[in-house]
Amino acid sequence: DYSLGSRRSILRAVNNNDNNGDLRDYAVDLNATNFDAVLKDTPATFAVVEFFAHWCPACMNYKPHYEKVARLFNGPDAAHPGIILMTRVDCALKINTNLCDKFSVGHYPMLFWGHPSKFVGGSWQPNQEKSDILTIDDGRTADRLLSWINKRMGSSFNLDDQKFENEQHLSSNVSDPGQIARGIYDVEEATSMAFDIILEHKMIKQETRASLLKFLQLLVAHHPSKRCRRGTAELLVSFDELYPTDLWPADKHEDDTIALRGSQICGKGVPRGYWMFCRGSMNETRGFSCGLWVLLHSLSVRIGDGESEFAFNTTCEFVHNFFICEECRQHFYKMCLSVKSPFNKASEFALWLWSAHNKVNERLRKEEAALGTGDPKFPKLIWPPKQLCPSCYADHDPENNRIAWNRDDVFKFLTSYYGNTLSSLYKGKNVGGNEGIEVAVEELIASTNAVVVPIGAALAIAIASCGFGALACYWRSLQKSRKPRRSWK
Ligand SMILES: Cc1cc2nc3c(=O)[nH]c(=O)nc-3n(C[C@H](O)[C@H](O)[C@H](O)COP(=O)(O)OP(=O)(O)OC[C@H]3O[C@@H](n4cnc5c(N)ncnc54)[C@H](O)[C@@H]3O)c2cc1C
Repeated sequence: DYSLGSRRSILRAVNNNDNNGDLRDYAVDLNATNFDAVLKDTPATFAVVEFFAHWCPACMNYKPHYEKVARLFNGPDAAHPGIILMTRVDCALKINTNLCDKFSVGHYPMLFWGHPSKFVGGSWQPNQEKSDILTIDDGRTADRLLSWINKRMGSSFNLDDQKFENEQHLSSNVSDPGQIARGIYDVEEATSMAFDIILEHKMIKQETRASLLKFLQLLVAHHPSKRCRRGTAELLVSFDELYPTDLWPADKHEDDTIALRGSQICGKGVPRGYWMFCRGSMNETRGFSCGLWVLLHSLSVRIGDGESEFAFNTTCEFVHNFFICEECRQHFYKMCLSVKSPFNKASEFALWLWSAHNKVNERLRKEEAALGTGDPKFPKLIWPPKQLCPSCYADHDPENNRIAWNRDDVFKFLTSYYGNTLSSLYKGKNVGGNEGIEVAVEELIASTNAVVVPIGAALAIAIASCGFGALACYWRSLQKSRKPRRSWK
């Protein structure tokens, strides 16, 4: 379970750390039962698979070299997360014999490179003319392995890279619509973190319970990730038992097991501890708040006309009750209250959200310019920029910064960007539809510190992700003084 997984990770971290430095295992151990599922599920663009045998002395000597490279790419503290998944398979285990045979493993260690999906159900033969999977022929030391990778990718990763340094690989090309495809992982991350924060801060109270239930309903029906839909549905089904109306407030939440059951809302491997589309080029920028915007936009383009008013109210209430950035929720609340007539069409709500987000962007653009707090690689802009959607602009007077929007085209663009494009990388189905395998994957992920972070760490990331300056981000303690909740209409 989650707490066990976290404890195991901590124990492993303690046990594996000696005074000689960081000897944690970063590479993900794969075996025949989880190989396909993990490689299918990873957000990474490339994978390295090391086939080895635990008894082989050369492999033991090689392990620190491989780990030195793996720590750059795997896990929440990685300098370059989500790009390459570094894995290993122990061919000395009987269970892996067929798998190792399929890849014609003739010596140990043997390293392969490819897109993760190419390994799924894949194989490799020595004399194959064309293969999507390559052998890494020169990876004998950490330096040489990283040089091989750099040559292959045209990158300049360095063994000394630390988190948030050397971010030149980070693409902030706003005119590339394909970037949002990586946002699917951030939508899962943001959903899971939002619920961790809600539980950690004991935010489910008599007066907020109904708004959480409504938001859960919205997620069950329209979350772009199937595993988040399933997780929220499970939480919704047991909600009355987990948070009964007659047991308030704190004593119920002191029970860890109850709180933790809700936190795996998008599966045990999430939150992963890093961001893909929403990754900033420095610490304390982007992250959670970016992920939350992407989630809200992705919901807004998935609802039907008849749900538009419900979605609007639910979103307003959710931000008001559960977004722990005081300045954000107050500004958003004001924008919600300024809406005078009910929404009748899905497009009206999606366009309202888009316009509200642009108002925030406009305000923050000035603040960030004055205070120098913005992420230099991701400056705030009125969105979508012309390069992303030329037809959205009916008229543009850059001198006075006035834009006449073609709202029909903006809605079409939002629908395609946060609809199909966002979901295009999504691999939400089980491999072979096998629940058993999925459970094994979740167990594996929970038991390796390569991809999972405990609640405390998730919270630290949430705090670090309040990328709008410490002063702007008040925590829940300040909300004691807030006005009583109002209904929106
Ligand atoms: C509801 C809410 C209210 C907030 N209010 C405040 C506030 O009052 N003060 C404050 O300091 N911070 C506020 N924030 C945080 C702030 O808006 C940013 O999320 C944060 O600064 C990170 O910015 P970012 O560069 O990652 O882009 P974000 O603004 O987070 O946007 C994420 C992504 O959404 C896309 N996008 C940008 N604009 C739009 C748009 N108009 N419509 C659709 N998609 C768009 C872009 O691809 C962008 O990269 C708020 C966040 C949320 C979720």
